[in-house]
Amino acid sequence: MANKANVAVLGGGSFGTVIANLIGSKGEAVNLWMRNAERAEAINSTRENSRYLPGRKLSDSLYATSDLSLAVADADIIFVSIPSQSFREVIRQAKRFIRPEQIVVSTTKGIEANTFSLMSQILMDELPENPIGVISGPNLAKEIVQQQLTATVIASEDERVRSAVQEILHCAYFRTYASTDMYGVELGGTLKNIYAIASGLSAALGMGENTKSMLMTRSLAEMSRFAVQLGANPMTFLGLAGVGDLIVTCSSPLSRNYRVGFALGEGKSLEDAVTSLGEVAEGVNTLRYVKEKADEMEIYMPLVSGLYEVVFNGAPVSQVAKMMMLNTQSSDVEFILPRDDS
Ligand SMILES: NC(=O)C1=CN([C@@H]2O[C@H](COP(=O)(O)OP(=O)(O)OC[C@H]3O[C@@H](n4cnc5c(N)ncnc54)[C@H](O)[C@@H]3O)[C@@H](O)[C@H]2O)C=CC1
Ligand SMILES: O=C(CO)COP(=O)(O)O
Repeated sequence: MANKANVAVLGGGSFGTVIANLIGSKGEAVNLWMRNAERAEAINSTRENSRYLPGRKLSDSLYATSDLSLAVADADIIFVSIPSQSFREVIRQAKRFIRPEQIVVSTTKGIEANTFSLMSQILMDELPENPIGVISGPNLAKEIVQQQLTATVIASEDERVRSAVQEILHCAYFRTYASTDMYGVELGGTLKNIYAIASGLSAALGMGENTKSMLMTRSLAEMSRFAVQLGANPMTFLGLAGVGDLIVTCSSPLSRNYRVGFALGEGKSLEDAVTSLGEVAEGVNTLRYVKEKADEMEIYMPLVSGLYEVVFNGAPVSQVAKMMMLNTQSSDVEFILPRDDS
């Protein structure tokens, strides 16, 4: 019954539970907030999150609660692991309990509908006085809980945030690298979900390793092109939060976005693919919002456009792939040879 904790995690899904458990395993008292009181009680009595991480024993230092004020009361750091659709709503519920000196860190990889805000922008809107940061990287929750060797990135302009997060997460199986580019780190984690859907789809259709490499590399080119147009630093995409996360989510069936793509490739409807997952796949909405933004800003994103046609308009993959392959050939690395748009 320990709830005087220095760390709070908001969101009792896969990733929130895993981050809270990692910190708890270091002997730090950590509060895990979730909206469902019965689930919180079940976690405290069984030491298991049976819905999201069945069969995994959770640390005794982790205390689950549905009381938001209690969860954050003594926290120096508050991690927010709520899907992007509900992120602002939860921050608005929490903000009356949050003091300006508390560090708030998003782990969420998505975009807000209508505003095209990333989660750091929501934090800046709602908690303008708090020190904030984001973590992102190749971080499959189901591998972290198995203590597979893993690294992430903490991005913040505030050195205190970077070092506090590096210290609280550091252990024998988890390393945290630092960056000042919050927007770029978040954008990497968000955009790669789109391409993970495309990779799952191509895997289900039996496409080969050449195809997979082409897809991942051209995804990186497309992500970088988009990021530059939005004013982000594309160099960030060379790191863990860019190419690192792209590799893991485009390769692993543990990625929910990859699984949605795979299910579509097997002929399931989008609705069935998403419902059978039972967890969030941010890439579906991200695809929608990025397509809108790319159209509005006239950014060339053939993979996004093609995938959009497949996912939302039922276009046959073979037809879309053929069209892309026969499209005008262009530059490999646009920072060396700019694309000829004439
Ligand atoms: N699972 C993973 O491997 C990783 C996930 N992430 C990101 O972390 C974020 C959260 O993902 P997961 O925990 O994996 O998702 P999840 O689908 O496993 O769990 C989401 C949790 O959020 C809760 N939730 C949703 N709306 C809520 C609301 N209005 N109020 C309170 N709770 C609410 C749900 O009840 C659930 O417990 C996503 O943006 C995801 O991209 C980042 C790195 C790795
Ligand atoms: O972001 C992730 C791994 O870094 C998790 O990916 P999914 O949301 O596709 O499972």
